[in-house]
Amino acid sequence: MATLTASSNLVSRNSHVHHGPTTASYESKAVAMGLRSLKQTNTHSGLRIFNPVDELLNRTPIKTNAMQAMRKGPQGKNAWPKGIITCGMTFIIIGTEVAPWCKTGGLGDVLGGLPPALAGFGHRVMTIVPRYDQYKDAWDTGVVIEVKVGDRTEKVRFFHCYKRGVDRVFVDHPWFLEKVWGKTGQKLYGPTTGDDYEDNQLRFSLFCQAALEAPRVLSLNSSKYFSGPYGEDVIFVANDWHTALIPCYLKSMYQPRGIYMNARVVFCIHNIAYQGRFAFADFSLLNLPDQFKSSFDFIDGHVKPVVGRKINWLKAGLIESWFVITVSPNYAKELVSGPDKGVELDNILRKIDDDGRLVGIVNGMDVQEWNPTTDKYIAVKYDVSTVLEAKALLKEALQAEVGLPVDRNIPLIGFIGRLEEQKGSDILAEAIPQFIKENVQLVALGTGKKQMEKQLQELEISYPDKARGVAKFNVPLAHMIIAGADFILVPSRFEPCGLIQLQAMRYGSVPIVASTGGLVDTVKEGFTGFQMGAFSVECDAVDPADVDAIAKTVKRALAVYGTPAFTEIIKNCMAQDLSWKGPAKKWEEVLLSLGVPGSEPGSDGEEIAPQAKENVATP
Ligand SMILES: Nc1ncnc2c1ncn2[C@@H]1O[C@H](COP(=O)(O)OP(=O)(O)O[C@H]2O[C@H](CO)[C@@H](O)[C@H](O)[C@H]2O)[C@@H](O)[C@H]1O
Ligand SMILES: OC[C@H]1O[C@H](O[C@H]2[C@H](O)[C@@H](O)[C@@H](O[C@H]3[C@H](O)[C@@H](O)[C@@H](O)O[C@@H]3CO)O[C@@H]2CO)[C@H](O)[C@@H](O)[C@@H]1O
Repeated sequence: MATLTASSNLVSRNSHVHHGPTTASYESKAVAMGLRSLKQTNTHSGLRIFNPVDELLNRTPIKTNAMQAMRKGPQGKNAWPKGIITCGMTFIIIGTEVAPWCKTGGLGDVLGGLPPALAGFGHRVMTIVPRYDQYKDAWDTGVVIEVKVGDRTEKVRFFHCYKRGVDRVFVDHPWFLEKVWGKTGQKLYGPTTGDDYEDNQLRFSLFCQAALEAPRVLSLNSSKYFSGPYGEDVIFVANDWHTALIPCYLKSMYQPRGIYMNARVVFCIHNIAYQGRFAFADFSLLNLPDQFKSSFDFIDGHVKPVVGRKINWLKAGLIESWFVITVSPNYAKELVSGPDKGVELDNILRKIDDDGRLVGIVNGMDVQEWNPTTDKYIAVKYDVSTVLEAKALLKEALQAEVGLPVDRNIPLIGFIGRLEEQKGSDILAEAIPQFIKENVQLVALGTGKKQMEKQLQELEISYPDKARGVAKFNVPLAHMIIAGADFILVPSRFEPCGLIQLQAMRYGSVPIVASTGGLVDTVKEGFTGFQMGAFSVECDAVDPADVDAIAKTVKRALAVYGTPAFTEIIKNCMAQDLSWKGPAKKWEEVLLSLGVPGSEPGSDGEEIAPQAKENVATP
């Protein structure tokens, strides 16, 4: 893996620009800007953008001059308040989920929590996600652009709010809002788990193009430290397959026209299991020149959704980006280990790794949302000095909530997760008979595949006094389980990082985890939890050895319950700093290494106004 001090010569290895017949393939208009009614042609780039902000961009080098001047005091010293703003890198973080607005799982948590930590170091940070719902705190900027998708031209609006030092931008188009009416996280990608919307490629192509325009067309004045458009010297952080077109469009639509020449794209893999594989002929939908075809070209043996040669969005995103980050060091190693764990992109990732452009950084967690001293979903607040008494009460509250016998002396195991093969709820279901006769209760919460939801709901029938399964996406209950359980079980077949075990440890609930991905990096056997060994990654079957491993380790953990050693483990868990601060520093180091103008490390500042609920109308 690359060390975090990777030198900037790494950048040049992938900094080629595709030249090709792309002029006709792209048109973008910014209309109804709300700034001025004036429409002008951007003759500088040859790109047909009708946009007063562009005019400004062409005349004034955005950010750097003004910001450098502001930053340096008369003696060249930092003139900005220490610990708040000391530098001026600009990050545009793009993805399909952001907590708390829209989330089906951990991707949303990362886009929610990492950006405020980066902003806390003094950087200017924007996130861009689709607008799936009428979020009450995000306002219409009045900025509208037109984007070519397939053979259609679509109008896209931008909504915005400013929270915890971050510009939160939402891309508004009926392809998002009309499909996901209501605050459900489950319909972001398809009508039900496992079924994708047929037009997902068009949806995410539109989203990526809109995201690339946002730094140029939105004039944001959210804080006193930064103003105007973000401009062109930015680093885009693309997350998972939905954003894989970002580096491709950057190279095909902008850089050949002299725009975003210093911009770079870092690609973050949250889960390599989702790659965006589609029929090969669908390449024509993407509005990309033929030179890019080879980056997408992929042969797989899987029949779903189409047989044979395909395009693979993730493959292209990895190849075309300047650097690849994944969400734990151990997962980075697993990804290059072979086709099973690298899910047939191991060869691509090995090459990227050999070039020194792959690194694993363990996720942080949102320590504001998950804080046992202030958590609004739990009746008793606590810290490490009161954890034992508080957890007994919170366990009783949880038992009452789900209808289990209320008894603080029965050790309680919790499970929370998306119900996909990844999370191993099917392995757990087979292991339960082997340990449920012990003095133990189990509460499981999750949504996903119908068959797995059914398995969860049937627990109550099979073990009325012992187990409950709740097939819902229920944030308050998730907090009650994390706080009230003694143990949190994470029996994942694979787990890029995992946030459940971090949440558990912060609340003094001891994790029992499969030895995979980030679970290896974050849970230390006998010190902060229990390791079960690695499970088979074969998703179509349950390996009896894995069932045994769960039962054996659960019994081993139950034997420690209530002993001084158990109290010690709880204290070790709670003593850790699991916040985004440390991981964000490592992210910053990678982003700085790309050599984008203005790259300077930030201060060790805390989040800007962490409790603030700023909401800024723009532009
Ligand atoms: N039914 C339910 N009700 C309420 N809340 C629920 C819930 N089910 C899950 N959650 C919440 O969703 C999040 C799940 O995050 P994880 O990181 O554990 O898994 P996920 O696989 O979604 O994320 C992927 O991306 C993240 C981020 O990089 C990686 O950590 C991970 O390994 C990777 O698989 C947690 O905040 C959890 O509390
Ligand atoms: O935050 C939770 C996860 O969210 C993302 O995963 C989604 C994925 O990117 C989507 O493509 C879709 O996955 C479906 C897949 O496309 C389909 O072929 C079938 O296998 O079913 C899948 C599940 O419906 O939904 C996923 C969320 O459920 C993100 O990419 C992950 O990193 C996050 O873990």
